Amino acid sequence: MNIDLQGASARHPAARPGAAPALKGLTLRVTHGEQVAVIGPSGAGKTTLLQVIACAMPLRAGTLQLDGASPWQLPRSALQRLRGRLFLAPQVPPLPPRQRVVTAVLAGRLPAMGLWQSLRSLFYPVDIPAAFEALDRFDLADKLFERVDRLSGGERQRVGLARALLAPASLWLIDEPLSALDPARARQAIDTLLAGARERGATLVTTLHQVEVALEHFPRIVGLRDGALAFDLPAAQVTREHLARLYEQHEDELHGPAPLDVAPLPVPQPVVMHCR
Ligand SMILES: Nc1ncnc2c1ncn2[C@@H]1O[C@H](COP(=O)(O)OP(=O)(O)OP(=O)(O)O)[C@@H](O)[C@H]1O
Repeated sequence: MNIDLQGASARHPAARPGAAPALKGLTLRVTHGEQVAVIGPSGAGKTTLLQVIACAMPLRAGTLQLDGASPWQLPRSALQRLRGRLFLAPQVPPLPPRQRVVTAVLAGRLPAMGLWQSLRSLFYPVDIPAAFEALDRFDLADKLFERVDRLSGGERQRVGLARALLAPASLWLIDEPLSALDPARARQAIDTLLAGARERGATLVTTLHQVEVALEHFPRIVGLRDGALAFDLPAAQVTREHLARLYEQHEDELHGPAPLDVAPLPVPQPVVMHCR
């Protein structure tokens, strides 16, 4: 799916009167099948950007087009159909606590099902092998029949991501998919998402706090700050200076190794112990 945002401004309905808009005049084009990481300090507007593209939040100014259509001008039924082609994974997946993992994962298919089929699948999971395969790619196949509320936070996050592999979507919008994962799981999850989107020809837009993961895995990096575009570059062209400006006064959020053009940090000297 193609995304075309022009001069987009958005404000949360619950924002304080007088608060700055969460997005300010943002212009961004993403073409079918691209894989884009959105980085930036906390409060930069990353989640808001995904919500706007997912047609979950209308714009106050500017335009959004998805595959050439303006979602908010579509008739209700066409907007519903369009939303069925979008997969938005929030940072904390809304999984009903007593639900089995198999049902939670198969819920990724609900947009492609009629009402009767959807209700039936809540009680009788219809394609258990597909759920198994999706979970297996996140190393969670052994949790297939576990209850969601018996999973750790990281396991729940991966169940939320496994849904993408079953969703009938041509645009994946994934919000901070690694926040509850250790480094090894994080790399596996991001590799699985990138490969899954590529196999399905889906466009992938992911927000990430882990700058080093974004630079290592994504071909295109969008830097957001204060709701505006700071840069939009191929990963190989993102320099230490770009990152320093993006995270100025938020340096604690800029973790991980520096990009390629940065000299390595000095190796600490070994501590010498004197024994008597
Ligand atoms: N539910 C809300 N109600 C009111 N204002 C909100 C709400 N959610 C976000 N905002 C405001 O919108 C701005 C952008 O928030 P957003 O969540 O998009 O940033 P972010 O870059 O995703 O941050 P983080 O990395 O911390 O998740 C912030 O100034 C925030 O205060």
